[in-house]
Amino acid sequence: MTPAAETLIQTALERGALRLGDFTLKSGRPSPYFFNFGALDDGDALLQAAEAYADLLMPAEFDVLFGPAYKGIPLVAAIAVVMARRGRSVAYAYNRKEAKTHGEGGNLVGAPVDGRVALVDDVVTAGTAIRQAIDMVRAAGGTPTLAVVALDRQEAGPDGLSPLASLADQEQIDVRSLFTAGDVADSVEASQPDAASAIRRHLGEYGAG
Ligand SMILES: O=P(O)(O)OC[C@H]1O[C@H](OP(=O)(O)OP(=O)(O)O)[C@H](O)[C@@H]1O
Ligand SMILES: O=C(O)c1cc(=O)[nH]c(=O)[nH]1
Repeated sequence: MTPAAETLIQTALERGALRLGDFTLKSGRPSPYFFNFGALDDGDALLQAAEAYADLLMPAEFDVLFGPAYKGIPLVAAIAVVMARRGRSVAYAYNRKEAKTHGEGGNLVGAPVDGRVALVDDVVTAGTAIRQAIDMVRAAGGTPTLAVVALDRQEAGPDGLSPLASLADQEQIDVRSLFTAGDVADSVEASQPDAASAIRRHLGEYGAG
């Protein structure tokens, strides 16, 4: 974990973007914690997140940044700004969840999604969102080469494997996370040991192993 990612976990806990409790995930799984990127809802918090992603993305080879709706949209814009401030201006794009039928139409917004595409999203659980984003990029003519998420929940996808490991194996896409479920458990160990144990139990039940 980079220092920026460690700071981001602390900020997410303080801002209520990383919450401990009882939640239900998109996949239908119960979870003792939840990462809501939307609660990093001011300039300072968004900048901190974008800086942490930019640390991984600055040296990577790609032509376009793609952020899937909805959480990927502010993320991709903020990362592009941070990268430009660091001297690398990259094209960026995102999708609409519902296609627009007037004006410019379509469901992609921003730069043409072609060449080597780096995907950014907030969290991966079963990998559904990231796989849909890969399909969108390919359908638009781009080649997904890299995917970066803040949180890898280290859970199994439908095939029982880690979605990020499957993507790396099957699609030859380089995948990275800023932090993992294990890092979250470590971060709350001292202050909330019961929550840390609950996260580890959850990993024991749903983890990719
Ligand atoms: O790996 P998965 O099982 O797909 O779960 C993770 C995805 O779920 C959430 O998005 P959601 O689809 O709820 O959309 P949102 O960005 O509009 O909140 C989250 O932002 C990830 O994109
Ligand atoms: O799996 C999900 O639906 C999910 C998990 C999580 O921690 N955060 C999120 O936005 N979605």
